[in-house]
Formats: sequence, C-alpha cells, structure tokens
Amino acid sequence: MIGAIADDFTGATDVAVAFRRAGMRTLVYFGIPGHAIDAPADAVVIALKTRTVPVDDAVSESTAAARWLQENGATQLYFKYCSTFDSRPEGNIGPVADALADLSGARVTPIVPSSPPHRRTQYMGNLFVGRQLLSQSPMRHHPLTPMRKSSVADLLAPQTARPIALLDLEEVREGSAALRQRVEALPDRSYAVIDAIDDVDLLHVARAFIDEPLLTGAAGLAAALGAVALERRATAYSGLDSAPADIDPSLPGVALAGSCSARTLQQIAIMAERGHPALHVRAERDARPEDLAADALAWIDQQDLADGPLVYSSLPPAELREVQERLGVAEASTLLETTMGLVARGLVERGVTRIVVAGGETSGAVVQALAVDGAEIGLEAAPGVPWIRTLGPRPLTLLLKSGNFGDENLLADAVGGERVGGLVA
Ligand SMILES: Nc1ncnc2c1ncn2[C@@H]1O[C@H](COP(=O)(O)OP(=O)(O)O)[C@@H](O)[C@H]1O
Ligand SMILES: O=C(O)[C@@H](O)C(=O)COP(=O)(O)O
Repeated sequence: MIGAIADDFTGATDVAVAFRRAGMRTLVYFGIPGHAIDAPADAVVIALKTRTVPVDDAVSESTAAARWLQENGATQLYFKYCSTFDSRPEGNIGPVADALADLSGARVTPIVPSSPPHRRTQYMGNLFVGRQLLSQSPMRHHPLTPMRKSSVADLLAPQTARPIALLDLEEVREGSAALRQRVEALPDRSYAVIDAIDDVDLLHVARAFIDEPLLTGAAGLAAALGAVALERRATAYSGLDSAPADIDPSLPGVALAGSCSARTLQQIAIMAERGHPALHVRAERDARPEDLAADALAWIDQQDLADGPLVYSSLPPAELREVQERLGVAEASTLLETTMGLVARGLVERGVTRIVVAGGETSGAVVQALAVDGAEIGLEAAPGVPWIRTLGPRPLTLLLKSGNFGDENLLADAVGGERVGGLVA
C-alpha cells in the first residue's frame, strides 16, 4: 500500500484521484484518523493543513501521519506538495521531506513537482505554469505563498541542509535504468530534483524510484507511481475495485470561495454572468468570524438554493494587498478561513448536502469545521478535482477545488450547472 501525506486538502483529493485513475483502491482521510483504516486499499491519502503552519507543527503532524500510514500497512510513502511548489523560504516542503526521509530511511529522495495534466512542467530545473515560468505566473501574487523564483533547487535550498542535485530532462530521457545509475551515484541523504515535461518522463522517474521508501511530488508523479505499481503487482491484487464512488451531485449546491487565484477569480466572474447570486465577505479590522458567518447565512436564508449561490472573499492582487496591509496576512486569512468554516457548518445545519469550495487552505478550514473524517473518491469535475462523498452516517458531497484548477465554468457547473449531470453520471 502507498501511504500519501498531502500538505493541503485540495492537494489530497488531487493526488487521491491520480491513484484511483491508475486503478488503485483509494481512500482519503482528513487529518490523522483516530481509528484503523476503514477498508482494504492500495493507496491511502492523509490530508493535512500543513502548507503554511509553523515548521515544527508541519513536521510533527506529517511524521505522525506517516507513522499511522505505516502502522496501517503502508510500505511506501508519498509526500504530496503543490505542483507550483507552494512554500515559504523556511518551509514547509524541505523540513517535512527531511523528516519523512529520516523516518523511512530513504537514501536519495526525488523532488518532482511536475504535473503535465495540470500544465506544470519542469525543464533544466525551472518550473513552468503553462507557458510561463513559475516566477512570472499569477502565483507571484499568492496571498500566503507568493512564488517569486522558478528554480526548484533554489526554492528548496533555504529549506534544507541536505545536498540537492538536478537530474535534467536529457538524463531522464535516457530511461529508468540510466536514471537509476545516476541516482546510485548521488550522496547519501540527498535530494534529486528531477525534470519532467510529459507523462512518459514521469514513468521513467517512477520506475527508477519504485523500490524506494519515499517519493515526493505533485499528482503527476503519483499517477506514474500508481501505474508502475499496478503494472508490477497487478496479479497480486485481489478483488481490485478501482471504480469511482457512485456520487450523485444533483441536489442543489452552494459554493464557498476563499481562493484569490487568477483562475478562481475568472470562475467567480462566470458565476455572476450566469446569474448565480453572490455575496462578497469583507475582512474588516476587529470583525468577528461569527458575525461575518451569521451575516452570510442570513443572506443564504433569503436565496433560492436551486440558484446555486456563492459566498466568496476572493479579491484580485491589488485589493488583496490592500487588505493584507491593513489587517495583516495571517490575521486576514485566519478571519476569512474561520468564517468560511462557520458558513459551511451553517449550510449543513440547513440541510445542504453539496458544497463546492475553492481554495486549498479554505477547503481545509471548511472540512475541519465540518469534522469530516474521510471520503470516497468519485468522478472528476475537472482534472485533479474529484467529487468526494464523505464517510459516516450523514454523507456530504463535496468538491474541493484547488485555486488554479478547472476551466472558467467549473464553479458555476459544479453548483448546479447543466454540465454537472454529464460529468458525473
Ligand atoms: N479578501 C481577502 N483578504 C485577505 N486574505 C484573503 C482574502 N480572501 C481570501 N484570503 C485568504 O487567502 C488564502 C487563499 O488560499 P487558498 O484557500 O489555499 O487558495 P488557493 O487554492 O488559491 O491557494 C486563504 O487563507 C484565504 O482565507
Ligand atoms: O498540485 C497542485 O497544484 C494541487 O494539488 C494543489 O496542491 C493546489 O493547492 P491550492 O492551489 O492551494 O488549492
């Protein structure tokens, strides 16, 4: 079994659906479960909200998640971070990877953020988002982890004391055996930052590292790892059931958006164009999340839920900067994340069973406020954005959308647009 630790909740569903697409029975848990695994699985993902928490917290939570996974049958660990390598100079990718490498006894740990289905590629050590270098992409304006460099080794170096080597695309394309030899020549306790621009490159990497105790990357390498693991072990699986969970998202849905990413802003604009009622939640100094949430829920009570309403705090870069300067970055984000969590709780109390959330940190806040234990993975509304059905007696249908994922219509479609049935039926 592969045990994956994701540093945010949208990343967890992204990597979970990558494993499921490769044919693995996959479960996702939000936080470390207080119980044993629910069902036999080939991949288990633990979603943590550790991308921007203090380094020590990220390390201790990730290590505890790894131990739970090992105790529940994981023979290989996968550390899932963002395909845009979202982190701050002090971490948390480096410190968490260091700790997981120590725990698993990894000699050389691959660092592979490339995820071609999401148009994240790496060439000569530089990460691209579509046609742009990471440092020139909208990620330079991210509210919590602005990415202003493109070299993955340069981003990682301040986060770890371990040696970092680049294995470039030409070396990757020599194939997995040659790549493996290059890995063998690297020093102990080192990182290999590895180029990949398509899925075949990732298969070479996955084959070169298939017997290693720890791999790290985004959903791209996870999909390749799943494919290689399945290729190797197909005959050993018994009762393989990789079918997506049968989730019916036809009930009215509500969207909550805290992402300020360029794509989410477009998706919000399309929701307005398509006539979905929308409420903008403003972060003001001394505002209490309870009051902001109560106002938002009072507004919800006046809406027809069949219209697919949206509650959002998202702002474009200049206005976002203004709020952050006035309130503080952490203060504003904590206020708005807590508010969104309380709104989600109020929605469930009102009988809403389908909630669409835009933003990784925002999804973390919402799912934690709803005290969701785990989920089954359904079909994808967009690449890397699967519908999920929560475990437990009162299941909810959730879509946790990474800020930058999905086409412009995704949010409108997901709250009740005409394409929902087509995608999920
Ligand atoms: N108007 C705003 N002012 C300040 N911070 C905001 C505002 N709206 C959202 N945020 C914060 O920005 C962060 C967005 O991160 P996240 O939800 O992970 O989105 P993404 O998936 O795009 O990275 C959250 O912490 C959110 O609370
Ligand atoms: O790898 C990715 O890009 C995503 O799975 C992811 O981690 C997205 O994070 P957010 O954009 O913060 O939702």
